[in-house]
Amino acid sequence: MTLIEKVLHLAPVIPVVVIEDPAHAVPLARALVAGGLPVIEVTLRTGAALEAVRRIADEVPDAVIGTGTVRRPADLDASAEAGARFAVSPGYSPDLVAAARGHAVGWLPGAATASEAMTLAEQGFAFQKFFPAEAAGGVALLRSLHGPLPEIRFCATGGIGLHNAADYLATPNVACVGGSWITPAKLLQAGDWAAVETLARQAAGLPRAD
Ligand SMILES: O=C(O)C(=O)C[C@H](O)[C@H](O)COP(=O)(O)O
Repeated sequence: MTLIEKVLHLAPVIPVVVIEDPAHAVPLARALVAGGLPVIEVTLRTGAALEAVRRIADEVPDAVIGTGTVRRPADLDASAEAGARFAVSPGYSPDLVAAARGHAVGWLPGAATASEAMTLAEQGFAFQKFFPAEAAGGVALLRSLHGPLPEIRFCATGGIGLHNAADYLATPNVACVGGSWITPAKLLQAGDWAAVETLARQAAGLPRAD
């Protein structure tokens, strides 16, 4: 089993987190782990992101920490240097595919069409992020892909929340889902880690097929 395969099966939901203040990183990660969501994706969309990853890697050993919004090979290197175990991209590029092969961090590339999924699988990446899930066609598209491409497994992300996560998780080619609903900016700003833990526990209790 590859690292990415293991990561995608640890929990039904991967929280996608935007951290503006590095001081939020450790209490946030502890709340997610306590709520049953050990896999955490910190998007590289803020200046605080890499420092947040570093702190979680150092101080929350039960968290499996990764980066998101990985767009360039340099993002993979920076992720590894900060202590991330995995890195997630909204799509892929030839440069990223080349850099990810044999890299210290496991890479989860993004696909939204049959051609993208096939291209990535051909390059050895059978585990993919299906993004943007709802906008690209949602559960119906995933079910359609499962017929011709049964070996490809997805982490569906984009527009997913408690209202539709169970439908995705019941889809045979979905290993897990990702989303930002567990860590709303409001709760982070308020330092309401108990509320984050409650949302995490709700998400961790979702049943899944795969
Ligand atoms: O940052 C990345 O790497 C992305 O590809 C996008 C994120 O996964 C989505 O923005 C999360 O989607 P929502 O749960 O709808 O907020």
